[in-house]
Amino acid sequence: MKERNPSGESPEKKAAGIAAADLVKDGMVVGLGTGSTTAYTIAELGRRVAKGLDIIAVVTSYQSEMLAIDAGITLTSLAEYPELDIAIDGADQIDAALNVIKGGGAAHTREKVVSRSAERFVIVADESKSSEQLNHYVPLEVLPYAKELVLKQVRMIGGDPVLRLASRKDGPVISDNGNFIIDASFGVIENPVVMSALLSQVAGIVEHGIFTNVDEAYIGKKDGSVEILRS
Ligand SMILES: O=C[C@H](O)[C@H](O)[C@H](O)COP(=O)(O)O
Repeated sequence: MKERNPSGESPEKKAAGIAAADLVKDGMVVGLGTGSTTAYTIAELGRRVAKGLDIIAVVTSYQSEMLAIDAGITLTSLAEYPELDIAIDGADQIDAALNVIKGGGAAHTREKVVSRSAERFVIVADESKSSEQLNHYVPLEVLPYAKELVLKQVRMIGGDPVLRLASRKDGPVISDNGNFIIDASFGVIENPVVMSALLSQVAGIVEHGIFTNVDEAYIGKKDGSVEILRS
């Protein structure tokens, strides 16, 4: 499994993350995603807030909460603002139809709630995330109590599930919601909508990492340009 390196500088991620900040206007309520690419968006929004941009934001994780506080962005909650103007978030893989897989940082449950609460859902990513079809493992947030049942059910629908283990803690990764993460490989996912529906029926899965509700994707390229794709 590929190691995550959230602190490594990436010009492609930076270009995409900063370009998407242009979509955020005065008066908006903004959903802030999680991960190394969204971190550039949050930092850029912080710079614009310091210059007078008037926004409030809802976070998707402890990571984005810490980054937003550091950036000086005023935070609110979905309880106070259940309808967001825009959500901007990263992705682990994006297919040609803008279906995405998320959750490499175990944040996909809150990210899905925030994305579905937003009028416009925008992905920011570097070009290495693009793929004609989805074949990345699908992160599953799972109730610890249901681990064995979920492993069995995922195998029954053709998946190869692996419990995600922590790297600087003994034992499993625990999500921001107190749950386990199981990474399930299915090879090429021919129909992401069908796979999404199948996984939603598995008892014990709190949420899976397939998102089929992306409106736009900002893809940062090695030459510093940003390609904007719309669904
Ligand atoms: O759980 C984490 C999120 O879904 C991230 O948005 C996703 O893993 C992409 O992260 P990054 O921008 O660091 O590649």
